[in-house]
Amino acid sequence: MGEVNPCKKLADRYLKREVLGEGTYGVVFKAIDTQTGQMVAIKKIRKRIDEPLDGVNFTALREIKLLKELKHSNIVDLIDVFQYKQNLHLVFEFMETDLEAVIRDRNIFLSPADIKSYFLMILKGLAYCHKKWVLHRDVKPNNLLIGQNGQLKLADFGLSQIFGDPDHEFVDQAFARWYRAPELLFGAKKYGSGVDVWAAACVFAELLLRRPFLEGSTDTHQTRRIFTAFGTPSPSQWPDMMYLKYYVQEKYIPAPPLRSLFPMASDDALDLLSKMFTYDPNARISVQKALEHRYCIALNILLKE
Ligand SMILES: Nc1ncnc2c1ncn2[C@@H]1O[C@H](COP(=O)(O)OP(=O)(O)OP(=O)(O)O)[C@@H](O)[C@H]1O
Repeated sequence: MGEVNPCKKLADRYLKREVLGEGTYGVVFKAIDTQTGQMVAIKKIRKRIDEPLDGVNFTALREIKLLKELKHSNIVDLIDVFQYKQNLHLVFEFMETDLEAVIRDRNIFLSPADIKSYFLMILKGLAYCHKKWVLHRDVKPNNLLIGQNGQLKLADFGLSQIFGDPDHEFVDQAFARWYRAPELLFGAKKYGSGVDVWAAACVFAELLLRRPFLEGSTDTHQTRRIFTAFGTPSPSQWPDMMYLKYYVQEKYIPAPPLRSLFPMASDDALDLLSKMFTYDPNARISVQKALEHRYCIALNILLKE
């Protein structure tokens, strides 16, 4: 092909700075976009063992192109994608911090209005992508990045779908266990946007409690933590659960009142939490409906003014 290699040129465009960290998919470093002067975060995607050494994973590239189309004020912008020295690089807008750091920092006071505002931004980002049939599948506080102006944006949208399919070696890390929906713990192969709703509810709970809500140390322990919080699901609550691969009938544990787990939450917050923490994914509230819930509407109106 007689074209100039676009990858080299793209790589020349960014001036690499320090490494920011390493995640599920590979190393992330800070860089400056010399064309715009903007700071960016570049994620160098680790090669999978089943990929050709010299080739591009065309399926991944095609799907990443779709991710580039996702433009929303609550989604971290995927600015550019390029291949350099046989590695795929994703260029994202640079974000200052993440929600995990905010929740952990005891010097930061989170008012009920702050919690609602963060939670609304999570729901709005998710709603936008769910409308386009893209699942996040890895919602957790350190994937919720925060910009200089306090704007929360979801990072890594769709990446686990592209790089972490069920047969993939990294799948265990692709879903942080504490945020994993019960259908995933039971081994559901077919699942939908409900997995993001469950994870968003875990983050909501974490914002309210200022500590992780359901901390399981193994998948079995995770399931027990869920049952202890919400009671063992009955077949009438979730008719399809017994058909799932890893479903095991557990000793019956009654559900404690939700209020006892979240003593400081408002009635509206509790009601929304209970709808998001519904066992049966088909009965679980959707992100769009959650946005229309009483808890969310009050601030929505304020924001419009
Ligand atoms: N857009 C960004 N702006 C600034 N820092 C970022 C950005 N994206 C990722 N980082 C930082 O890079 C590091 C690695 O991020 P990455 O998303 O790969 O993994 P992680 O979130 O730490 O873990 P996991 O892959 O399990 O989600 C983290 O410290 C993260 O905060």
